[in-house]
Amino acid sequence: MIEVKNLVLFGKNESLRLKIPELKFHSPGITALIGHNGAGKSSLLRIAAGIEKPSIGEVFFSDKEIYNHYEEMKEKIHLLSWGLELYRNLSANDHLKLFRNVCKNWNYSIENELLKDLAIPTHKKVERMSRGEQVRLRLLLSLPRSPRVILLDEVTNDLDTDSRRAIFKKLDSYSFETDAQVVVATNMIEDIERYATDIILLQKGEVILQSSLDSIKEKYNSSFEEIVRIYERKEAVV
Ligand SMILES: Nc1ncnc2c1ncn2[C@@H]1O[C@H](COP(=O)(O)OP(=O)(O)OP(=O)(O)O)[C@@H](O)[C@H]1O
Repeated sequence: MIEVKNLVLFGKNESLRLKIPELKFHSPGITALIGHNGAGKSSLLRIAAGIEKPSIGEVFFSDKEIYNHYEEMKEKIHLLSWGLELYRNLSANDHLKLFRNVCKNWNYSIENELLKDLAIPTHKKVERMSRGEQVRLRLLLSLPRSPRVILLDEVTNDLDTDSRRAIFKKLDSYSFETDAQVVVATNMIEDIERYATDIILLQKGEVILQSSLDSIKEKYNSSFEEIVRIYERKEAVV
């Protein structure tokens, strides 16, 4: 489980990018990380993936500090973001050959299942793939390595409904079957309502709400969009 302790991240001129005294991501299920542009979603995911160092504090995975154990953690924690680490002039088949060779415990049955369910063109070069196909390929290169945490940084936002549904369904079943954590930075209300089990709402670098989706909806008996507005107004008043 990812756990944040006393995290502070400064930006330029000592501006505050993140200030999170304590946060635990829950699993299984999909956690939606939401907040306006600049709220700190990408920064938090980059720190959770071990590719950015907190200014103060630490982030742990299974009680091990992530940034200083990056080599070990990068196998367990996968960050999917734009600039998707794909080779433009290689096809899905070329990528698979490379990854199968390099990864010790490649899971062929997950690979076959994904090839069947995600309809990824196997011979087309990445540079000719749509964004949806590229995200699905990235998933195909991730799940057979059995990650314990998958972080998606807004990669699903501009995909069509079918692509998003295929990706979220796969992430949801992978999470429940393996107890892996899935955290998705997104502002797509439709996806959050349909697929998320938990939400974390960030505002100006701080967590202003963490809850299961069901309990927060029960508490307010209102649409999720309205609940977010209530919390954002509350913080603005304080
Ligand atoms: N590499 C960086 N160095 C310094 N400041 C940064 C860096 N990356 C982002 N920031 C700043 O940190 C703050 C949080 O940005 P971040 O990209 O994490 O937010 P976000 O919620 O992901 O926003 P968006 O939805 O626009 O991607 C912003 O004020 C941004 O300008």
